[in-house]
Amino acid sequence: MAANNSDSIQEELGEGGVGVKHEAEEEGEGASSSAAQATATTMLPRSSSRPQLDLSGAAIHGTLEDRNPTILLPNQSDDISHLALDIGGSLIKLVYFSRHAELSTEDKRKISTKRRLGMFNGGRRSYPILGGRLHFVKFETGKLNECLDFISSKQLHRGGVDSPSWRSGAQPDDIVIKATGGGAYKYADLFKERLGVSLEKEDEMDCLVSGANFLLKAIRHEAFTHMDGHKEYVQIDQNDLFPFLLVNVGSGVSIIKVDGHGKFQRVSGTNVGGGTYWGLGRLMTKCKSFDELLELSQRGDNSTMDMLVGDIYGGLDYSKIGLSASTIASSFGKTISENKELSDYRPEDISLSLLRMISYNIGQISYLNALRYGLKRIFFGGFFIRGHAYTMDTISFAVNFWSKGEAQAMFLRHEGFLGALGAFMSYEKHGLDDLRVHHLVERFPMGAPYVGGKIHGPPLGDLNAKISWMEKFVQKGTQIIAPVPMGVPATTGMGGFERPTSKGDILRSDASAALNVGVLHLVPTLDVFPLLEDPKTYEPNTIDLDQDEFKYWFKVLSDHLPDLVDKAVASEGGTDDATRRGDAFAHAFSAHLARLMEEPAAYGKFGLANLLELREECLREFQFVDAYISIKENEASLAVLPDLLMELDTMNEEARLLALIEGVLAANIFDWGSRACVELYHKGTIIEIYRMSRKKMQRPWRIDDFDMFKKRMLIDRKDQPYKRALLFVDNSGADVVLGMLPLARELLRHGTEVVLVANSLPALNDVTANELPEIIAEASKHCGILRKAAEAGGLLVDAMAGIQDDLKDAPESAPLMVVENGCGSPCIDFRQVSSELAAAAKDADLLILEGMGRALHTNLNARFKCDALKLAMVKNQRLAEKLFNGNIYDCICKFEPVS
Ligand SMILES: Nc1ncnc2c1ncn2[C@@H]1O[C@H](COP(=O)(O)OP(=O)(O)O)[C@@H](O)[C@H]1O
Ligand SMILES: CC(C)(COP(=O)(O)O)[C@@H](O)C(=O)NCCC(=O)O
Ligand SMILES: [Mn+2]
Repeated sequence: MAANNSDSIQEELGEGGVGVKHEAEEEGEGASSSAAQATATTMLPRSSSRPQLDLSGAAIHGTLEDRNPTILLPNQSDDISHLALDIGGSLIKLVYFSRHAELSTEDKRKISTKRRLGMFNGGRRSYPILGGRLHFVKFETGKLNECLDFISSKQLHRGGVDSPSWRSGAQPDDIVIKATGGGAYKYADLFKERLGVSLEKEDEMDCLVSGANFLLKAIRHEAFTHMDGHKEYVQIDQNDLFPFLLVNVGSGVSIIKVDGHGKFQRVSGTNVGGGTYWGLGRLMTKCKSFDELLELSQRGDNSTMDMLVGDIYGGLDYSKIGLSASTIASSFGKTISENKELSDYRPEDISLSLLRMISYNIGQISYLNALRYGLKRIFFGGFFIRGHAYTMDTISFAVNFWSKGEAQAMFLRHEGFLGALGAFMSYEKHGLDDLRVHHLVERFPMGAPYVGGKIHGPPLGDLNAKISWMEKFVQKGTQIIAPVPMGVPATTGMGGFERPTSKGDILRSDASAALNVGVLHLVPTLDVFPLLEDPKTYEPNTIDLDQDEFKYWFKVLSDHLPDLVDKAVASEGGTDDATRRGDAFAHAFSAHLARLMEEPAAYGKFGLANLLELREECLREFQFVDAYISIKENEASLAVLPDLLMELDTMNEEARLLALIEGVLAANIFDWGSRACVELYHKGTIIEIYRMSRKKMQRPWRIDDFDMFKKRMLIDRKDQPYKRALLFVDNSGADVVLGMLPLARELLRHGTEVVLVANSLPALNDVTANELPEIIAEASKHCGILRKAAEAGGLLVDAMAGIQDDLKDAPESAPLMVVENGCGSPCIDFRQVSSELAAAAKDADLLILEGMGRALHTNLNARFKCDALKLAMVKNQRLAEKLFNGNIYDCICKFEPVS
């Protein structure tokens, strides 16, 4: 049985430690180490992209400190636009690209590490460090002026207000924007007149197909099924994608058989589409908006309008041909026989009858075309779908019913943006073709311009405007996230089948629906971690975030929020501005949580890793660079490191290895993401807690593979030590300084190269790659092994001076290096890591993953191509029970050797 030290930890601190203040507080200052402070000013860019710009002769105007320095590219032609349009009969869809031109912040550490990892000589592609994002916005075609104002206010036709002004010299007359849809013809003159730009027309079907193909290739959770109210994302195998039927339900409906990239045929269509529903609906109900009409349908009863089989057969089924009494025999058929006016019918009932009539019809025609060509998969796009559960269920039901389960209806998250995306893809040098799934990161910022036309997103980069927008959003918030009561449609069914059982669900206004489609960050520097045993079956999240699990995390994260906001505001000096940003952050994150609570799959297949990352991204959105900067505690831990190292050096190899692993587990208690641990911190100083945590270590741990690891290290590999170990570090302070660094030192002693892998961006109190060199430099003052290794790894400032020469001399020690992992989250998804980490992995034969985020919530079940050691203290009771049938403060030492 594994020992349980949970009670004893609480008891120990509860007694001895009560009233003892946190060291940082005693000192009366934020205890922010200078290493931590460095991060605040030199945040690494998360995203970079590969726009194919001609960088020759580039000159920077402005200083390196500028976040967006102006870059003049004299040789860059103007043929890369930032905007493409799809101007349809009902809606205008915009896809635009924003570059956040930040010059490479490659410091000496990075350059040196890359040289060591062979990244400059290895023929790897290297990309200009220009962050790029794709944004999706829509307007009503009837409000074209709003769209023109939007383009103009953001200067999208000239490259965007947030972009470097490389096109500042370009005259609007030179600018050509790709556009598709009928409006590209109809409104060409208006665009010329108002914006001075020419629209270059692209074929609408071409665009729909290339947009759909790109999404199905590049976005992991793009397609989903929707049956009986249940949404399920479908993993599309690229080798088994074609042929399929694409049904775009816009104002009218296009039905296209797609056989490959650029290979397609428009096989059919129907004039009964989204325009029909909205047009007839508006006339018959006096609704002012499409959403209002859709919302009405949710409270409708179509039996008052539709003629049912039972109405004709005197309440009986027509069982011989399989029609029940409640089947719709004729949509709106009842209205002929009654002496009633339109005003005698409920608008709710009219809307539901219409919606069902049109959705079933589309489903049926689609099925017939699928049958005609022997296709099994039908993807539905277009904004008629509107992410509306009932519409999707109805279409799915029709396809399923008529095909007897042979054909499958699937929907696309970017539903109405296929054409606009395709138009964007038609620019010759967009570079999107080369992107793979792992290069795209979708984010869901609150302040992003949202689909619709009433409130526009603020110009990008203008935080103040974004917060004002948020404040408006919050005012509307109660309506946005409150469920619309949904009546059960009493009688339904059509043309030979019963109604779908789903009752539909909440319809959100455009403002919140926009959160379903995020901003796509194009990050060509991300790679799949090469040591994953099988990237295809790899799933980062250990526990599925189902409704029940999400409920739990909703509470945990909501409870954490006030404390986090306090920390965040304090980290930015506690100013009024910081307070306002803190409020905006809290509202934004709460809105995300509320949205996910309603529909856990709203943003694609979402795991705990995504949820925890969303919180960090949301902080960044409101420009909190490092909310936990003041409690990173590196200095206090560095002060006791020399004593610890001395103590370790008195031990024999075996005892030392155990003490080191114990040390890592004990020090993993310093986790500001765990409520239980934060409570502990009030009861003792960092050193007291560390000592107590170590003292309580009792083996066997809940998972205890230490003996196997020891044998591997000290016996099997005595004469052939590991060549390179990647140590994925977790928290700042004692965790990294007293836990992982001493373990790294031991490996170095064995002659193993050590690469410390740390976050690219802050997350909770996790240490970042930027902070590590300074921590190591400080530790090196007290330890020759670390110093030599750090010098050999190019980490020390002294060694930096001779950076050109340092590879020439044979190193006296195996090197200690630092690489960033490409993440800004407490977890790690090995499908998307930095290229630096991927390069470091090539020669690695040992991985050590530390902490709950990286070794338990994610990757507990991940299999690698080399030996892997997973170390963590479980600081959450529920997780301990769920995963290990254990208790809070249990320790996990899971060793998975290959062969
Ligand atoms: N806010 C909205 N305003 C108008 N129509 C909407 C809205 N949201 C969804 N729709 C539906 O989407 C249809 C237009 O879909 P879309 O794919 O944009 O086609 P099109 O290119 O023909 O405009 C409309 O006819 C209507 O049924
Ligand atoms: C956010 C964390 C994954 C960070 O853990 P770490 O990786 O630092 O060990 C962890 O603190 C956590 O799971 N917290 C859950 C919330 C709580 O227990 O209060
Ligand atoms: Mn952590």
